[in-house]
Amino acid sequence: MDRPIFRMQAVTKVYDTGGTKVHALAGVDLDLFGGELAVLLGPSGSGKSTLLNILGGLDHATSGHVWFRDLDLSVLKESALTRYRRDHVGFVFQFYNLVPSLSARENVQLVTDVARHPMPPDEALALVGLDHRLDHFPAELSGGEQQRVAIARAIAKRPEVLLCDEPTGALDSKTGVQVLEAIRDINERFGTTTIVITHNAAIRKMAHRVVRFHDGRITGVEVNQTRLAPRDISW
Ligand SMILES: Nc1ncnc2c1ncn2[C@@H]1O[C@H](COP(=O)(O)OP(=O)(O)OP(=O)(O)O)[C@@H](O)[C@H]1O
Repeated sequence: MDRPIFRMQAVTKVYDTGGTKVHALAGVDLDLFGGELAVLLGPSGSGKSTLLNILGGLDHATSGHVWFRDLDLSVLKESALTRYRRDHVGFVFQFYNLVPSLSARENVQLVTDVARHPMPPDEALALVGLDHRLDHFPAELSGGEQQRVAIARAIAKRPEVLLCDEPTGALDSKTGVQVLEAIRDINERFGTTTIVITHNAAIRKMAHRVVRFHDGRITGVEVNQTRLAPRDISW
């Protein structure tokens, strides 16, 4: 771990839904460090996805500042934010968002065709243990395999940051563990700063640090003195 790659200062997010204001983030200060694997843990509606979307440049904070290194994301225009996302961030979501008519390799190729310094799609798929599934279509893959294709797609552009929103939310424990193993392997192999959102408390054990959320606020940050390998975690 080294200096902060992200700094959040007094970040708020207010959604205004026809007169009712929802304070999704109610003043968040958080540093995230280069190379760390952080788990954001909290109940449904506590603001985890909102925070991840702001870090990933998918959304703007209502107030406060968010820096990625020296870049203040909170003041970037849409086109600069799109460049930031394209060049630096890989996303993995709960539902894999693969294109059904494309093979695993072609799904990854969608990203490598437009990235600046991508790895070959076959290499990205090998990293997540899918070198034997290159020509399979999503419907021919299990949920866990589809999620690993989504991880391969996210890392094929060699992002500095990997943001995962409930990556095991749709998976059973055994398959979820394989997905977490792939995520941990990427973090260790490439030093990719990795943030994993979950409401599953068991997953916190694989993190360097655990950030707890409640009602749009951080209620605690813990450092894990001993981390567990995902294969030693079950739920
Ligand atoms: N686009 C939106 N419009 C209005 N309210 C929203 C919007 N997105 C999120 N919210 C609200 O903001 C709050 C925080 O939501 P968020 O999705 O960040 O929580 P979460 O901790 O990620 O929850 P979950 O684990 O269920 O995904 C919730 O009350 C949610 O209903």
